[in-house]
Amino acid sequence: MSKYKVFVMRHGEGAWTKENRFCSWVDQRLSEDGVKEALACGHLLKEAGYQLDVVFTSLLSRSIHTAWLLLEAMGQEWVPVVRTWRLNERHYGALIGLNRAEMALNHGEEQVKQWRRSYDLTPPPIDESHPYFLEIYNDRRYSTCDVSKEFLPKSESLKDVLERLQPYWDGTIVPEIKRGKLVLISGHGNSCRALLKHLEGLSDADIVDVTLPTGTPILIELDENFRPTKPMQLLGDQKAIQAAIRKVEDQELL
Ligand SMILES: O=C(O)[C@H](O)COP(=O)(O)O
Repeated sequence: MSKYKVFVMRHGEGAWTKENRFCSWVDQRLSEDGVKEALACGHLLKEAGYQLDVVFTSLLSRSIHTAWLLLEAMGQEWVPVVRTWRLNERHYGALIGLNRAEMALNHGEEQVKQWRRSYDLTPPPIDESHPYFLEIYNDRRYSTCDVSKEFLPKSESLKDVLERLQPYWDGTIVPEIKRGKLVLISGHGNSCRALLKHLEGLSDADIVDVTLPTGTPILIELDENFRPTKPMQLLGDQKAIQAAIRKVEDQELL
């Protein structure tokens, strides 16, 4: 029997999704479509009668704006929004800013798929010569973290993402859910995948085939031991959701 519910969702479409570039820790805003997606999610949850108690986001604007727009559409703007770097998108290292289709041309589609979806492959690290290095590491938001700047990642596999996220899930989010709070996590494609791997008990091989659409709330129902009681549900028009998943998958095609 389900004891707890939690929503996990990838933020609305970001500006760089249109350009097909790895965005990761670069603080791009939502695209116009991304704004619409976030509002639509809020309307969907409102119509279903959900009342949120707390929303967790990353430190990146596209995840925070998604939370704001969603809460506004629900008429629940007063709900606390808690931000943490531990929900940030996976750090794509030296791949940040590069175009996925161009990468496929140079390295092959299979290599790009491995970089994007495998569980334990870490892309080459970012270094000071990278055009976005200073923009990321000089950003004041990263001096507010629970680890000092020099220990923030320079590149991550999905496994690394789960390792930095899980202590926050266990220590901060789970206690809220246990207190009876309805929590929504406005995260990123890969921070949400890492969390879903953990919650759904997916194997390292199975997570490779999980791709998340932008701006789609995923409802997870859990028993008292935080084990899923039914398959996760992607809420909304199922045909449109499948098309949105395919769009993300096809980003590495030539
Ligand atoms: O970092 C990004 O650009 C996206 O949020 C995720 O990209 P991916 O779908 O290539 O993992």
